[in-house]
Amino acid sequence: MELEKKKAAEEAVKWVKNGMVLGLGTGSTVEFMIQALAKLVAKGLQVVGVPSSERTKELAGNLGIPLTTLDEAGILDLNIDGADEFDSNFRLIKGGGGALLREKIIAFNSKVNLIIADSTKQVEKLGKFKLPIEVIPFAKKGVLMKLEHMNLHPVLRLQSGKPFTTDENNLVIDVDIFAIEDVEALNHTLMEIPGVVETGLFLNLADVILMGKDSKVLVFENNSVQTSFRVHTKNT
Ligand SMILES: O=C[C@H](O)[C@H](O)[C@H](O)COP(=O)(O)O
Repeated sequence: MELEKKKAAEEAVKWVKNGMVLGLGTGSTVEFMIQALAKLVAKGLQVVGVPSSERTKELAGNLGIPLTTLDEAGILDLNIDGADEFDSNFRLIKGGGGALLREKIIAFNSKVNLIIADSTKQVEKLGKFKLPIEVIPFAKKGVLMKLEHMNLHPVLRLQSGKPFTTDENNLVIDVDIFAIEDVEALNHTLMEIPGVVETGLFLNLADVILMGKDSKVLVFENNSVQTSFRVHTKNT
């Protein structure tokens, strides 16, 4: 899968034009993209990036990619990010690395959202991957009880035996949504629970998905919301 991630990432940087303000996602696929982007910057490409996590900020900064903040940048030209799952309606689950909140803010503030993924991320039905929900610590118990009541089998995410905390100092609760048919309605319900800051359901945000498949990259373009894929195959 590493080769597929790298292929998709290398294809993604071909979308970058001189002078662009870029959203830089988070995750192992994005790390390949940042490495490829850094090589172009070293050769003279002029871009500035808004990192979606402290992890991305450190990597991109260390590799010499000029960075700024979302406040400074305003609307971004192009956001390149990974995904934990995507379906044929361009709906994503994100947040496996806990960066969902800043990632969604960046995606919402970008003109074009380009998703890069290996072929294991493509699913017929969302939910084999547990859906991350970012929660304010004060609300933990109440949110857990509500999610349990909704039959979503919530699990507080841990790291080294302690609650995992996000870059915004919140908690992550992972839930099982595989049995859910209407993810839009679910997202609405989840967002109405006090203390829930954001969910990892990215609906109506992805414009293009570049999926590594063996040594090729498949391009899925979302021309209108909720349509099926137009697929082109590119040899890379
Ligand atoms: O919080 C993490 C992000 O949403 C990632 O984009 C997602 O988890 C995919 O990561 P990876 O490219 O490592 O599979």
